[in-house]
Amino acid sequence: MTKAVETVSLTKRFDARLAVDDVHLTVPEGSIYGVVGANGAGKSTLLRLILGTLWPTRGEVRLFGEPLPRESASFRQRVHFVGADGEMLRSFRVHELARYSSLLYERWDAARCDRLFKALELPRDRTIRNLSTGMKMQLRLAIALSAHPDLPILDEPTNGLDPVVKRQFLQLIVQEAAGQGTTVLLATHLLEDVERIADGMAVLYQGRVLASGVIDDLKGRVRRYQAALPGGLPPAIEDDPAVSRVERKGQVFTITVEGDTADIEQRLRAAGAPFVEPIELELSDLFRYLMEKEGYSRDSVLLS
Ligand SMILES: Nc1ncnc2c1ncn2[C@@H]1O[C@H](COP(=O)(O)OP(=O)(O)OP(=O)(O)O)[C@@H](O)[C@H]1O
Repeated sequence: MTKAVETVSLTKRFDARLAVDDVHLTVPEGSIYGVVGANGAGKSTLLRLILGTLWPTRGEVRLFGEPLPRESASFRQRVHFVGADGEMLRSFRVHELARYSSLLYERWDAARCDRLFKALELPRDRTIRNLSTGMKMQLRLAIALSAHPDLPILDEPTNGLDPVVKRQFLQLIVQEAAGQGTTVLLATHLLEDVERIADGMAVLYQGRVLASGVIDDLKGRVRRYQAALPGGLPPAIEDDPAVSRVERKGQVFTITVEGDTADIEQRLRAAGAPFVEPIELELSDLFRYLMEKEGYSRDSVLLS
C-alpha cells in the first residue's frame, strides 16, 4: 500500500493546550479518508500540520513517502486545500477565477472545470463576493479538482450546503476522486458525510485519535445478533469474552459480539434458538458503541 499521508506522533501545542496529541494516521493512496470530530477536536489544526502551514511541536508528516518540506513549489501543485476561510479573489467573476487558476496550476484541466461548473450550476458571470456561502464552497471545490492535485484536503466541505446540493456535491467528490485515483482527505463534524463517501476514517477527540481504520473493517469488528431463546441464554455464551453486551426483551436476546464470531450463530441455534438474525450495524451505531465502551458520551465526541 502506498501511503498518501502518514503522520507519526504528530503533536501540536498552543501554550498549555494540546490541539493535536500524538496522532498516528495513515491515509492510503487513492482512498477517501474522513477525520471526524466535534468543534475544537483538532481537525483544522491536523489539516494545517499536514499541509505544512503550521509546524508541529513534535512528530512528523510524510506525504507520498517523503517528509513534508518546509517550502516546496511542487508540493503546492500536488496538495490543494479547500476550506471556508481560504482566501478568494472576491472582485473576480466566477469565470475569471477559472482563467486565473489555469495560469496558476500546471496541471489545470479546463474541460474538467467546465464539467464541474455545469454540474454544480455555478453562475459564470457572477462576482464572487455575491455568491452564497455554499456556492463559494462549491466553487472552491471545482477549482481545486480542476487543478488535478494528488491530494485535495477539504475542511468542512459541506458547510452551508442544503441537503440536496450536499448529496450531489459528495457524489461529485467520489466520482472525480475514483475516476482519477486521487486521494481525498476531509475533515467534518458530520459522521453521515463520512459514511456516505469515505473508505477510511479517524475519530478525533480533544486532539487524540479514539478510533481509526478502514470503515468496513471497523464495521466488521462488531456484530450484533438477535435470537429468540425460550430456554434463556446459556452461561457459556453470556460469559464468552467475545460477547460484549446482552440485551433482553422477553425471550428475545440482542447479543453484541466483538472479534471472532464465526460460530456464534451455530451456538445460538444449538442452544435452542428457532431463529437467529444478524443485524447490520450502521456506522453511527458502531460509533456509539465504541465510544461508550471507552467511557465517552457520543454527543461530546460528535455533534451529529
Ligand atoms: N492559533 C491557535 N492558537 C491557540 N489555540 C488554537 C489555535 N488554533 C486552534 N487552537 C485551539 O486548538 C484546539 C483545536 O482547534 P481546531 O480549530 O483544530 O479544532 P476543529 O476540530 O477544527 O474545530 P472546528 O470544527 O470548530 O473548526 C481548540 O481548542 C482551539 O481553540
